[in-house]
Amino acid sequence: MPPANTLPAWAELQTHRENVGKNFVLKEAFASDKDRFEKFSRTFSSAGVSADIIFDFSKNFLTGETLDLLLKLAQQAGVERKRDAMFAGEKINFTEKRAVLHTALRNVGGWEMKVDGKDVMNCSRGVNDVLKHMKEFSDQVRSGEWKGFSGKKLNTIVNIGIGGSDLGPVMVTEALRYYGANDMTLHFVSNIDGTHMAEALKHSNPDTTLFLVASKTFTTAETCTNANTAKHWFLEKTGGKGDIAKHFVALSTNEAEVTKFGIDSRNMFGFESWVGGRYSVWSAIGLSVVIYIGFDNFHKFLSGAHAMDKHFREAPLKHNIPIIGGLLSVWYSDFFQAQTHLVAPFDQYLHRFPAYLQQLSMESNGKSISSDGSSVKYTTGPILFGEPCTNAQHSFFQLVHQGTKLIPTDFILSAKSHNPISGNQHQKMLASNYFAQAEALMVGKTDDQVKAEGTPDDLTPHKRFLGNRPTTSILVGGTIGPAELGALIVYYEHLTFVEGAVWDVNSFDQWGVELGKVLAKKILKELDEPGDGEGHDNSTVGLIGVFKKYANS
Ligand SMILES: O=P(O)(O)OC[C@H]1O[C@@H](O)[C@H](O)[C@@H](O)[C@@H]1O
Repeated sequence: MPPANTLPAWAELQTHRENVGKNFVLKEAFASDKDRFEKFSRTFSSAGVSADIIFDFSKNFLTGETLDLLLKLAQQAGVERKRDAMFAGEKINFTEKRAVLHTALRNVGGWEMKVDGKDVMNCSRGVNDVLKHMKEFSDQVRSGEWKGFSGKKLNTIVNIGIGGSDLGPVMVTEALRYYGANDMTLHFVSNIDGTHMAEALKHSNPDTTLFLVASKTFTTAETCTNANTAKHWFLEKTGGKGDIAKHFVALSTNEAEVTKFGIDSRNMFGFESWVGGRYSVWSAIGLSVVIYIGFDNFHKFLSGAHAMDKHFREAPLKHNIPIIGGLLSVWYSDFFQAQTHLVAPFDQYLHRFPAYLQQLSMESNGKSISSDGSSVKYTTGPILFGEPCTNAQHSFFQLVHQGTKLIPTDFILSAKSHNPISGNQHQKMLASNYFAQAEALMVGKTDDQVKAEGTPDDLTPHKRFLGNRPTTSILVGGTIGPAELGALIVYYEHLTFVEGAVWDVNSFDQWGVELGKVLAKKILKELDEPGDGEGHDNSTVGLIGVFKKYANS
């Protein structure tokens, strides 16, 4: 594909940015068009979700012409063709020569999905078989039919995994805590820092603990080390009587390594290489979620996700919500030099959502090489960050309101709370802040307004808000249940896809995480050898020396 910045629509967007975008004033756009909200908001409605989800794009630097030009860019960049290739199981992960078919994992609508001519849904050990196994196993654990070695019901789950084998399950179990089994304690151990495992095991009872070793490759250093530590703890605490088969299961694609670790392949829940780690919460990697919220709720989670897949696959571009979200990101990144994307959920249950999206977005599009191997001449993946509100308002929102950077922001709220305590007062205050932040970021506060409050002249500039900061408001028209959460995640998955498709990068590999791993392996050996390491720069040698001196003193 020709580089994105050589596509005709790119040049048109540049001119449009000079003529319109640069001088665009959001509050004036609203003043001159009373239908702006209707024009630029989109409603996601589907039988797959219990509540509509409204995506209000109207507080963005967007005119009808902007949208048309962005859609033109999408067409010229082949976004639809690439999307269809993904759903068709083509090897669009071209550096690893793999299909990208996580959409099959939530294919509750019965689409035909094939890789290399093989029906991935119905083949032996395919998607449906694994789901069935997950249902059986989770039902048994939840009911107590599956017992630990001493005959007790298991009530503690320790998921050992990192990256995509951790963030998805953590985020989803937190987001759906309202639906979680009250008699179950969950721990997610990811960090190689021994503190993480030690704290999880501190109050765990080996008789009642189930370890889920989650690793696509089953070779990740942190996970293998943590899993071995857990195994030794279990065997030691049980005086060698503990039955690994009753307390350890593996969620992986690598049967050989799983067996080598000592987990019976009957206790392995598999998936395929066409599931990327950051897209794997829908697969066997989601087993902790299933055990915690039950299979029926997990099925709703898949249904909401599938509903958004269907929308992305079938809705015309102009109404296609992830397409618009992705193109807006390109618009800000490449035509306004925005470097960030803030996602702030007004929802405490979603407190790990931004962390999850960080891997999704930045591991997918933090790339600078395009499909022909050349360096891109434009900005790609934004730095995604976020925290739940209202907390974030009392920490870094100072910079969002008055700093020097343009920070396109998404706000997420549900109309109904799972916990409408104090006569729903909390939810109303939460909602009032959700509306107020988007409004304040847009309208700002002029010097005249500041002065009219009696502010002395010397303080006026400090209290001025320039405003005109773009936001997208996402409003779930009910509570955020499993289906709505599924749809929200998939909105961001496909938004990320659209960005990568326009930028012509491979959104599905992650070579950038390798170098550090290789160096760490070499240095680990050196820490046990005499001297301060070989072939390093002077700073690294110095630091290794100081570390050894203090660590061994
Ligand atoms: O599931 P695995 O194979 O242990 O990998 C965990 C993580 O490992 C990281 O190195 C990758 O960058 C992530 O994409 C991945 O999710």
